[in-house]
Amino acid sequence: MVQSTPSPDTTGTLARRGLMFILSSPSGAGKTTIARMLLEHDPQLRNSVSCTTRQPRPGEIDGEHYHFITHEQFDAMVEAGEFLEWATVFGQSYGTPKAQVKAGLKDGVDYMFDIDWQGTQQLYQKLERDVVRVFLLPPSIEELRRRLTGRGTDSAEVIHGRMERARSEISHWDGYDYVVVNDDIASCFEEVKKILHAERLRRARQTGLIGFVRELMQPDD
Ligand SMILES: Nc1ncnc2c1ncn2[C@@H]1O[C@H](COP(=O)(O)OP(=O)(O)OP(=O)(O)O)[C@@H](O)[C@H]1O
Ligand SMILES: Nc1nc2c(ncn2[C@@H]2O[C@H](COP(=O)(O)O)[C@@H](O)[C@H]2O)c(=O)[nH]1
Repeated sequence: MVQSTPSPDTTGTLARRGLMFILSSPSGAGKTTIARMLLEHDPQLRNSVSCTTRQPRPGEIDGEHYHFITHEQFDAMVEAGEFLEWATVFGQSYGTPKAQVKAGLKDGVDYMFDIDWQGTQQLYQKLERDVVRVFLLPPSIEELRRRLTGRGTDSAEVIHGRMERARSEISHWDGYDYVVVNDDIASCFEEVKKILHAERLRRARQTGLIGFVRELMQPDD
């Protein structure tokens, strides 16, 4: 009998369940920059667009960078259980809508989350096996201040608040699987890409290979 050669789905798109790739850092360390680079580079990765009650920054587009909603709308969504996680950060509400992500994961879509440590803990408690937690550190506190100031999007008061909070955010670094120092942006991007690549190859995620592996293990006739 001629046996067909088993062939795995090497694209990895439908061969496994999607993963939830979380990037956190103190404000200004560069997670949004790295997240945007990854999304541009990797068509398999989709952005999880959060809802927030904060005002848009110049250049931010509703529905693309955030869903900008009112406090009343946010509270109604909390009440209706429409968030996978939500938290108050810098006096504003932020949350991850459930609907898009849950359906996508089943179809093998990988999602990028730019969220804080509180949201990370909530996602980990709910969906531990799908979550990959990456924490970015700034090369120094002075550089963090320079980046927040240089971004030119926040008032001196807001920057002061974010710097005040940076140390307590950094103290949550031990709740993450990977830690990368974002000194040189290109090197940081490379490191984060490698983490994503390796996580996609985790055996536990490769459910689509089960049939292929069984065939490989068949005894010779
Ligand atoms: N490695 C780097 N070297 C120099 N500048 C950087 C680097 N990474 C990011 N930046 C710059 O630092 C500023 C802050 O970056 P970004 O907005 O990505 O931070 P963030 O962690 O997402 O902050 P937030 O939590 O407030 O949204 C931006 O102006 C960005 O261009
Ligand atoms: N728990 C969540 N945190 C979120 C979410 N979306 C963003 N964030 C975090 O908020 C701060 C501030 O963000 P900014 O865009 O106003 O500078 C930052 O740490 C983000 O990671 C979310 O849906 N849930």
